[in-house]
Amino acid sequence: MTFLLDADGLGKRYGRQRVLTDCTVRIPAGHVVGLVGPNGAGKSTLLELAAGLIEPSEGSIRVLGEVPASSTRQLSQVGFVAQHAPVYRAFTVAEHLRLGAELNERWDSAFANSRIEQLGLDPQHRAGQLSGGQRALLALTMAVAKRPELLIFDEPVATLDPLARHGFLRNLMESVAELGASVILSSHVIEDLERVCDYLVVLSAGRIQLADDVADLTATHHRLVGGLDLRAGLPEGVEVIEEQRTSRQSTLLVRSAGPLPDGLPEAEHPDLENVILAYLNKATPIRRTEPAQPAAEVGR
Ligand SMILES: Nc1ncnc2c1ncn2[C@@H]1O[C@H](COP(=O)(O)OP(=O)(O)OP(=O)(O)O)[C@@H](O)[C@H]1O
Repeated sequence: MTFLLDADGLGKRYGRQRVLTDCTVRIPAGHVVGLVGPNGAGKSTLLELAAGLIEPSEGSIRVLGEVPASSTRQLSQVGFVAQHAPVYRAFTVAEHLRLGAELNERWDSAFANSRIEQLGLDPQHRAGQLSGGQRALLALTMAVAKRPELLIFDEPVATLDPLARHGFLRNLMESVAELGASVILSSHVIEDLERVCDYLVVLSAGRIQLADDVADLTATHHRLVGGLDLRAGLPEGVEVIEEQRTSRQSTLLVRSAGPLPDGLPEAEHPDLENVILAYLNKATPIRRTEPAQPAAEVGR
């Protein structure tokens, strides 16, 4: 099987600073992957390693079965859009498309031109005169017109207003459906990731805390509410990801590979946001919060 990303013991150091440590993950091709983590977690570093812009300090990384940027063929298979959707501010939209055609063997001019027209971008406008949302869409068009098998975006919607974010993500999904491409996309906005991603990677403190299919994630995580002895009574195979306690009760977010054993006081399936937050808290337990609601209402 070809993996869109296959990292084994991957590590990256900048001088003495260890940014990524022992990252091992295998993501099958065909997914739209969301990469989430706090500021400074190492998301951009991981994406730059995947795009072949930097090299690992330890371990290995393969993208679509090959070392990133190891050949012109591998480079043409990957479209990378760095943070803040970089474009050449002094170049017009039309000049961007000409540059794309010059630099990319598989450049699809017809697709690029029709996309620019659909988006209502004036080919004679300089990129520096476009709004942030329009620049992001131009960068998206440039990446997609390469006809890559994998698109990598580093926080593509970070600077956009909600409407522009929506428009960008809709365009992205349309392009992906047309290309049949895989995507890796980092974002801090969990709602956006929920909308478009079917695979999730949580990165925190330079380590991969979680990497799984979204459907599996929501099926295998459970929220339990019970007495203070709840945790001690859990059977083998049920892993506690997060625990919140009041003076009278315990609320657990647990993962169970199989069906949850009978008799456990399940409150509800947590939504994706709660699962992500539990893994982030587990990795960097800055604070232990007590539920804001009265104890009797927790889990309703
Ligand atoms: N070229 C570099 N030289 C030195 N340190 C770097 C370099 N690039 C990143 N770092 C450091 O690596 C750490 C991780 O940075 P990175 O940009 O990968 O995190 P991130 O998860 O993308 O953060 P954010 O969400 O804020 O964009 C930071 O402490 C950063 O200062």
